[in-house]
Amino acid sequence: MSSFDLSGGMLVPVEGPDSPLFALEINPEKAREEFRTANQKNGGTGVKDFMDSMGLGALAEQLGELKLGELLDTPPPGLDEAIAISKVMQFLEAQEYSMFSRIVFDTAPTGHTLRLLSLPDFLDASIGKILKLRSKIASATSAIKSVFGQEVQQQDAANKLEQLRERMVKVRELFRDTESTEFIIVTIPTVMAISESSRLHSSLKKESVPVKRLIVNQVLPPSTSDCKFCAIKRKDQTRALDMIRNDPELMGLNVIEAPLVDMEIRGVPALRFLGDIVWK
Ligand SMILES: Nc1ncnc2c1ncn2[C@@H]1O[C@H](COP(=O)(O)OP(=O)(O)OP(=O)(O)O)[C@@H](O)[C@H]1O
Repeated sequence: MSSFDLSGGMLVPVEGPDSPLFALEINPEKAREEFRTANQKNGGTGVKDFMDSMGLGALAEQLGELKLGELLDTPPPGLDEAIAISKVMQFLEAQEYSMFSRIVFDTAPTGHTLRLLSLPDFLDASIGKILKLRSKIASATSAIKSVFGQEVQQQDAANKLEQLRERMVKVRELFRDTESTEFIIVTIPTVMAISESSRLHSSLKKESVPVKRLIVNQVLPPSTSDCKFCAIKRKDQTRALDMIRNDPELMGLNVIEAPLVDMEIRGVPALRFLGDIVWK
């Protein structure tokens, strides 16, 4: 099989049918769809009205306040990435794909990545609360729900949430697994980017995410005939590189420099060229 459908994403070989390199782009909208559908099914007011009349309105209000709908319709930053990662993990559990030796996640910018790391804890807590409330409501209204015919749908939504919670826990474990995972920070030699990388490393350490290497991309290559612009730029970059050596957060990392080349890095041959320099 040369491609594999995965919630809106297709795993495709990058260089023809015999390629050992596969790429997958996940459409977060589609990956989220299943959770949203389950939630919408659950959104009718029939049960709430009935609960009001039974004096259980407060519980329904509480459930509303937990913003289950909002969580699924406008998810917190990082949820898309977390769902995408959990999809890849699910997919890897299939025996025929045990051939993969390395998976590279190209993460979103720093802010999103950090939120992604704290998201599983947040979801664990909030989904846990939602499910607890739901089971209270379920036991108080079990007779009523079968009249409304919503029992199956509610169970379906709860199962999906529980499944999402379990997958988020797995994503959290994967990020912290020093045996199988390494988080590589990629930066450029400017003061601003390096300050951001320093903060990122500090946060990753707090989250116990293993980091060993720092790649500094787009370093000006040596030249014997610098123009004025190049000379100033090089001085600027040298200052930024010195900053890495003196930064308490970054100084312990293995720094790998990648040169700025005179063409855009696009396509497999160009990527292989730069890859050979970086991973030599
Ligand atoms: N060392 C390099 N020499 C020349 N061009 C480069 C180099 N590194 C990256 N580029 C070019 O810069 C552009 C952005 O690169 P890239 O997509 O790797 O950045 P990015 O930080 O991952 O972007 P984003 O975070 O938006 O995905 C691309 O056009 C790429 O070809």
